[in-house]
Amino acid sequence: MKFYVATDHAGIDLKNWTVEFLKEKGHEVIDLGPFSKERVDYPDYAHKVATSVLEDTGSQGILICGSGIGMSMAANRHEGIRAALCHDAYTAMVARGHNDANILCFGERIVGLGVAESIINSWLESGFDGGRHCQRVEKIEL
Ligand SMILES: O=C(CO)[C@H](O)[C@H](O)[C@H](O)COP(=O)(O)O
Repeated sequence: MKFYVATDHAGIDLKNWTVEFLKEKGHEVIDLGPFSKERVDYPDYAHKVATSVLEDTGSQGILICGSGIGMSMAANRHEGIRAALCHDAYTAMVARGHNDANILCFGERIVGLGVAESIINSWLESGFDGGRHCQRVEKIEL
């Protein structure tokens, strides 16, 4: 899987860990920054990842900020993006299985490394279930 990953200043440590974790698992990772803890605005990075995912068919995104909320709000303004704020393995599983989510969001101020690992593993192990969920996902777009 190919992942575009970004954060704001509040998620730098978890973003760097996530990039290495995904690479160790054999995934292709494009780190869209930032690369220091200088204060930045999360929508700038959410839009970068959302645009990249939309332009690169089949890729997925991971967005991290303090809470994950601002990133998910900004990314979801893009038609075709289904960004899911997941703070446990179950929500990551249903985000992929039921909602065909293409961007995973979480917050460094909320989850520790152990929970982040279980969220990412659950996301990687889950695929869209299709069936009854297809028409519901189609109805998300206005
Ligand atoms: O968007 C957010 C909250 O919905 C993120 O958690 C940001 O990282 C957070 O707002 C940044 O806050 P800071 O006080 O400027 O570090």
